Amino acid sequence: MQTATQHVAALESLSPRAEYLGALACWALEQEARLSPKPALVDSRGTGAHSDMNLSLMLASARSLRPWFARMAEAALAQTPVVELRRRIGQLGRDAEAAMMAVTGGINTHRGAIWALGLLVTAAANEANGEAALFDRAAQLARLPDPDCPSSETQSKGQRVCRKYRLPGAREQAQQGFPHLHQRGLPTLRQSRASGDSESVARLNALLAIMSALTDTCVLSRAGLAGLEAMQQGARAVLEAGGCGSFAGRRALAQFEQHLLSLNASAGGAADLLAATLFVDRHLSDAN
Ligand SMILES: CC(C)(COP(=O)(O)OP(=O)(O)OC[C@H]1O[C@@H](n2cnc3c(N)ncnc32)[C@H](O)[C@@H]1O)[C@@H](O)C(=O)NCCC(=O)NCCS
Ligand SMILES: Nc1ncnc2c1ncn2[C@@H]1O[C@H](COP(=O)(O)OP(=O)(O)OP(=O)(O)O)[C@@H](O)[C@H]1O
Repeated sequence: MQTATQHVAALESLSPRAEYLGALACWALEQEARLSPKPALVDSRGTGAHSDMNLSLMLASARSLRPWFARMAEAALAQTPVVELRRRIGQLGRDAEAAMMAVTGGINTHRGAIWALGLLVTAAANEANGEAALFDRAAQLARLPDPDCPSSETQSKGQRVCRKYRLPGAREQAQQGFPHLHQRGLPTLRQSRASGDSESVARLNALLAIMSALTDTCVLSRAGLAGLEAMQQGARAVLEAGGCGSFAGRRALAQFEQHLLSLNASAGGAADLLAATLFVDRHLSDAN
């Protein structure tokens, strides 16, 4: 029997490649959500620093996004001119957010992930070859203005803290070609695997590598600059102690989590970039 998503996809006659990319983005979100123990984030142990989210909500949200990512890929595969493509994925991104909010009852489970993965899915549909080309294409799309973006009176939390602390957030991360994913998440994932760590340990180390340097606006808006510093320093300390695969690293990770929880700090932006890292890693290995 067809699922509702397969039914919608069949009605729209999405190409197999668009469906594959939609499924891969959804897989990456599920893998990120289930990975445990992620410090102070929602995972299979619990709700971390959050009172309004849990794993089953994250998984329901991830599943609801699959057709939206597939539609973004389809728009790219249709060879839509780049300015028009930017407009189209901007609309799909906003529709995806509305669909997510309908599933979660108004809780923001994946706004940052829709942005990052939406751009990367679109870029992956166009760029068959190579890691650098993939990030360049995603950055190019992120830098283009979205002509239909509604001018909102109220600033988002991300915009408010970026302005207050003069630090870059989710927009800049994408416009610069995802440096924390490209230069930290992916290399750490690969090095950790190569050194014999299990897949979960490699993914946790990749998350910590991202946390050690990201200006995560979720942390900034919940816990200010002190929270951001605690996140970056604590993540570095776990990696310096030997990473999540070592006894000392595990002990440092437990302390790090307690510190983040005491500050109510949750690194949602870093979690989004881990999902994006898993998407890119799998996409590139499937392409080879
Ligand atoms: C750019 C977005 C993320 C809005 O950013 P803004 O900083 O204003 O928003 P907000 O505070 O609500 O959320 C940002 C989210 O990004 C994530 N995040 C936080 N910091 C970072 C960071 N440094 N790097 C990456 N992601 C981050 C977090 O999950 C956070 O919740 C996005 O929602 C948007 O503008 N979408 C418009 C639709 C669109 O153009 N889509 C295009 C293709 S999908
Ligand atoms: N496993 C995870 N746990 C928590 N957040 C995550 C996880 N994975 C991704 N995120 C990201 O974190 C963001 C949610 O963070 P946060 O709860 O700070 O959002 P908010 O709605 O802006 O703030 P608040 O809940 O304080 O009102 C989402 O946009 C999502 O993309």
